[in-house]
Amino acid sequence: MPAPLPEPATEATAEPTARATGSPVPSPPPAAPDDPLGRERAHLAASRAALRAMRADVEALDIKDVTANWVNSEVLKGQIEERIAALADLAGTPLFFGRLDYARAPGAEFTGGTEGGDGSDAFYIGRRHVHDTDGDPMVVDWRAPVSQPFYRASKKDPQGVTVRRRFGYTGGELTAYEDEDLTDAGGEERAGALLQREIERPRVGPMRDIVATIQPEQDEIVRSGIGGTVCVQGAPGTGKTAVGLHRVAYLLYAHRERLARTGTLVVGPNRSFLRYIEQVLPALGELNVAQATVDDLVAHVEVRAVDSPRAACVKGDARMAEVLRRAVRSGVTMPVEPVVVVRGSRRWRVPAYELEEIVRELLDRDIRYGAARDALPQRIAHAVLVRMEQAGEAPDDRVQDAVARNPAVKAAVKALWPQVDPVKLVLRLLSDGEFLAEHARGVLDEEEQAAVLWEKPARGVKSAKWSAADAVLIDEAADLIARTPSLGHVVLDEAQDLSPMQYRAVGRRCSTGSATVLGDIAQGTTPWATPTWREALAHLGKPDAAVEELTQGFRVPREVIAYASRLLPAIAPGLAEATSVREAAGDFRVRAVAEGELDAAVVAACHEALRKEGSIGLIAADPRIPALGAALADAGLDCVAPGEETSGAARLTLVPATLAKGLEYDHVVLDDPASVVGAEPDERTGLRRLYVALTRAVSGLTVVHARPLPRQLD
Ligand SMILES: Nc1ncnc2c1ncn2[C@@H]1O[C@H](COP(=O)(O)OP(=O)(O)OP(=O)(O)O)[C@@H](O)[C@H]1O
Repeated sequence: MPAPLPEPATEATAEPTARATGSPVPSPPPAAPDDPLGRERAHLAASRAALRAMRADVEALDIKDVTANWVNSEVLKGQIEERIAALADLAGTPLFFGRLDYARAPGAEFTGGTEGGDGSDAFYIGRRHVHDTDGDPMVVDWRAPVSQPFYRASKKDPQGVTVRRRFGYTGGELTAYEDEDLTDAGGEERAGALLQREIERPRVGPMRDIVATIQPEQDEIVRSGIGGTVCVQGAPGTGKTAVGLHRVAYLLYAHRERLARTGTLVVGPNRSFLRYIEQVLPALGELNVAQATVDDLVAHVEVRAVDSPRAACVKGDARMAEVLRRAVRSGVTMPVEPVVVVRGSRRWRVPAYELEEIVRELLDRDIRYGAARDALPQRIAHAVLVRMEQAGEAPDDRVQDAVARNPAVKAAVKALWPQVDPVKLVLRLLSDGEFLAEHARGVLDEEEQAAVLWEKPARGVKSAKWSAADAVLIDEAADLIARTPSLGHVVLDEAQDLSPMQYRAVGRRCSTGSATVLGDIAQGTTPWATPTWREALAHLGKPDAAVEELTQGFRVPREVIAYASRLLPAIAPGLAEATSVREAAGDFRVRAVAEGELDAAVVAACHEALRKEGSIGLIAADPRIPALGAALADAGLDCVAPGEETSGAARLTLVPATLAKGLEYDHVVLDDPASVVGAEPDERTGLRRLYVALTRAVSGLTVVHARPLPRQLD
């Protein structure tokens, strides 16, 4: 194994920002004591210089003497490159965003932060750790234990903090700060102007991190231990995605080695969503987190067909796991003949009844089909060895291995425990009514069996018209044959849409690790969705996971969330309406137009929205997209598809309603709600789709409709 990456060499010098191995860096001019902003700017400049020095130290590392061979040297080079990338000073990303002052007891030692003046220790909180040439912290990583009070301390429970300071930036420039005095126990707790500004800022481009403003209830989820699975139910815009991504970053910090070995994965609903969130973790310095959709995880075959809702529901039902379990083992047969192994002049015979005992014992054990198949020749060989010993021979392990490879033993294994190909097995189940009936007996009724059977049996694996749910069945079968490797942690976003079988597919990828499950039952838009979190967690294999609820909404303006929440009694009775922390009232209007004027009115609403700052999303039922695309083009308005980068010139995204989940835009123009509802197979799913579409807006929503609005909105 290569040696771990050595810490960059540091050497104490009188000059805090100069270093031993890199080029000296000029220290910023000292700020006047009565110029606190100037002092903070000086600390920022010094921290930047220290970061540059840390980076130069790594760049200057000479690994020639450290490594013995080519492989080690390549691994080490890779680690160094990663470290250099992690130490980049990103333009426009503040190096620190907060500061905590701890009162120092009279006579107590300086605790290793920065001298905060007036006898306090100050810790600057940022995205990454920066230290000076003495190794003393100049900026503390937001994930370090010492940073936790930045997110959790309050006037009621100050956790030793006297002052919490938040910094305001314009570009990379530190331009403001705001203090909260936490020593005033009776004082009112309220969000400051900087926090409010961060929440209200216009959105452009992909999702950004929220590291400067994580709220206490969010922080509890972010920092909960790696051993436990957490499920978060939260209304639209309560920060579920943000929390899940920050939790990964936190876990990678707290358990770096373990997760480097086992891996982490973020699962999202589709590619455009993954593109939307893909920059959050790199901005937090985490470059090695895989992202995938559930379909990517189970991509054993090319998916070319769409199931009817009924077929997809039955195929997604957890009972299919039992049907597959039976089918996988259906080729196992009980022996009727003995195995006779010839070695030299002797013949060794294992009778059929003893072979049957071995087979039955393997069937009863909780091991994978393939592992049992691998064990069978050794078991038969062992039975032969026992006979050899009884006959006075003294065979060793090598003899057992040789017997296990004997053609007679191999032939018996082939007959008793045949190899199973998961793809061919599922192909047969979906094509051969008798085979399905045999294994679905007592599990699926006749109607259900008919629903999953293909109308036209497939001729072969390649020509079969596989659906997404079929691929999940193949994944289950593959896991019954050989265990799927487990990752250390999986974040599952927009989980409310998963079928029980999909939960099982994700669950086996974190069977020895933990998971963060995020979703909103009210936004579930698949007919096969799992109805409750408890049930979902049981299918995931984590029945004891805690279910937390987030209700504070950071995205949707108050008036808009109130309007969308009118749908809640119909789509998710019992779920609490989200509150909105946004102070800006939002710009909300509903416009009724005549049928023939709809497209023009929608284009006009887009024009209006484009006069304002930020991103614009035009959301419409999927079948309406081509017509609206043409209308926008005729009007000379450029637009992009979801997940494509918006720019100053193209701020407008044309969003099919089925892709809107998880995304957000400053201004949303929503085309004809009745069409959005009507494009779904049933009313409840339609209203849920509409709820998703209505809750994408950050500052403004314009609903334009020609057909009457669904009655729940009137
Ligand atoms: N603590 C916070 N400070 C600032 N912004 C926040 C905070 N929490 C969430 N946000 C912002 O609120 C918006 C919504 O967050 P996010 O997309 O994570 O919500 P969600 O619960 O996943 O929503 P949905 O249910 O629609 O998928 C994002 O722009 C996010 O950056």
